Amino acid sequence: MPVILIGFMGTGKSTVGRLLAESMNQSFCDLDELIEKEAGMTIPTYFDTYGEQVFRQLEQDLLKKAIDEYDILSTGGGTPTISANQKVIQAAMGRTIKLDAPIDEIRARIGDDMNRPIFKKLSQQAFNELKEKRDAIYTKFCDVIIDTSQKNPREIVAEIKALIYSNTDELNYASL
Ligand SMILES: Nc1ncnc2c1ncn2[C@@H]1O[C@H](COP(=O)(O)OP(=O)(O)OP(=O)(O)O)[C@@H](O)[C@H]1O
Ligand SMILES: O=C(O)C1=C[C@@H](O)[C@@H](O)[C@H](O)C1
Ligand SMILES: [Mg+2]
Repeated sequence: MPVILIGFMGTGKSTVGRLLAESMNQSFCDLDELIEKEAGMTIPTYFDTYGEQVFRQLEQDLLKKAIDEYDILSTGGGTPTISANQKVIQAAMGRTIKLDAPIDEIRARIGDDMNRPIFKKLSQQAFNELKEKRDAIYTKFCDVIIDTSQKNPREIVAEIKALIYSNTDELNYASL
């Protein structure tokens, strides 16, 4: 039963997923890293070379493989917004956890890191609107939401582990 971390850019999916896997001694995959490995180039270069649509196809192809193979998966910020990916995530019957943070904290975390092509191309207002729009999708497809603001990654890992090891009813409130 995989643990799948979803959420907007900069909410900490990669950081927390890696730490969580380490602390549980489980296998870990960061979908963006898998894409970069398979493509043989960075995501910004892939976007520049092939465009977002081709990127989304590769992301979709690798999501299925990663969900089948790994215990803990950190997705990309856009992964759960594609309907084919939503079906794959739901079919995995895992624990889908949305990480969240206020937009100002996300900006502070990712700063001017231009490794995120979606962030790079959007105005401040469009970025804010994208977060709102995507948040509704993440919420619909997750079992639980973890607010990561003002918490360090280790505290978030502890929170996730407490949820995993507690009554699973709590993990289902968001999808009711
Ligand atoms: N809880 C946290 N508190 C403060 N900074 C954090 C926290 N979690 C992650 N960060 C920092 O925020 C930045 C983004 O984190 P990370 O890359 O893990 O996010 P992400 O959700 O995987 O983003 P993306 O969707 O773009 O892959 C990194 O610099 C990371 O060190
Ligand atoms: O939010 C997004 O659409 C993206 C987030 C990153 O994780 C990468 O998957 C890519 O940069 C696209
Ligand atoms: Mg990431």
